[in-house]
Amino acid sequence: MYVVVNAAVSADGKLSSRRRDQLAISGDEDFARVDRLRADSDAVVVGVGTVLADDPHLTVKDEQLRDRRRENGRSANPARVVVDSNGRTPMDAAILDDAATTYVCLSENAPVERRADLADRAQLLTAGDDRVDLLGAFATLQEQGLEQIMVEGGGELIFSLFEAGLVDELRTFVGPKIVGGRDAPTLADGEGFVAEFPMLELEEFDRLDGGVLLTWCVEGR
Ligand SMILES: NC(=O)c1ccc[n+]([C@@H]2O[C@H](COP(=O)([O-])OP(=O)(O)OC[C@H]3O[C@@H](n4cnc5c(N)ncnc54)[C@H](O)[C@@H]3O)[C@@H](O)[C@H]2O)c1
Ligand SMILES: Nc1nc(=O)c(N)c(NC[C@H](O)[C@H](O)[C@H](O)COP(=O)(O)O)[nH]1
Repeated sequence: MYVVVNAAVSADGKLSSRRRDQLAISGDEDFARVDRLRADSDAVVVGVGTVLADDPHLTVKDEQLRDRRRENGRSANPARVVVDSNGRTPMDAAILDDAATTYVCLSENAPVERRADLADRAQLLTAGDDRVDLLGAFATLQEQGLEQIMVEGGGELIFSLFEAGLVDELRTFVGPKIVGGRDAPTLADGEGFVAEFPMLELEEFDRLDGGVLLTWCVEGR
């Protein structure tokens, strides 16, 4: 399995504003790059915080890219995965439509009635007692044949993936905007590291959309 985390941050490192609603940091070029990365992936993963804030669809937008996937014997869209300990994904969430297979990763503690509702629209998998155990969940995804994984946020999930040692590569678009706000989500939130910080090696940098795309590999992977 190979895990790429992709995110767009403001020049001051925020994923969105303190209102936590969707904020366009990327421009057209970066969104087109994200679309190509989705098309190259077997699954696109988000945390339920992102589903609740942004209601993303997580499908490939460019018809030619979807056609190319079909020509290669793949589904038009990659699978969608939401990490959702307590089954908070709303039934009308865009990721629960029939455009692609959707996996909802729950913890043992997810309410039974939420499981029953979600099971109508998604494949459920369970890992962890109170919180999704990411190592367990990702191992199950791999057993399902999902090898090339793209993560599209948010900050809580990205931190936990680094903490679990699951990230191979980080692609960060840094856009030309200051967002500010001590409570605004950043690329890696959670508890934060105080020692044994994951270290990165810069592989590439490219100018686009008035900002810069940084491609980092995680040291030791
Ligand atoms: N700019 C970007 O590229 C980008 C991308 C995605 C999201 N966002 C923004 O990020 C914000 C949402 O991020 P967030 O941090 O609130 O939510 P998130 O998407 O990281 O989801 C976090 C939630 O996932 C669940 N979870 C289950 N197991 C977990 C585990 N082991 N570790 C961590 N979480 C686990 C928990 O319910 C937790 O609250 C929104 O404001 C959204 O607009 C921005
Ligand atoms: N690459 C990127 N640049 C941004 O400026 C931004 N705000 C996001 N945010 C990720 C977020 O989850 C978006 O909501 C999905 O990228 C929407 O995906 P859809 O079009 O619904 O498939 N992602």
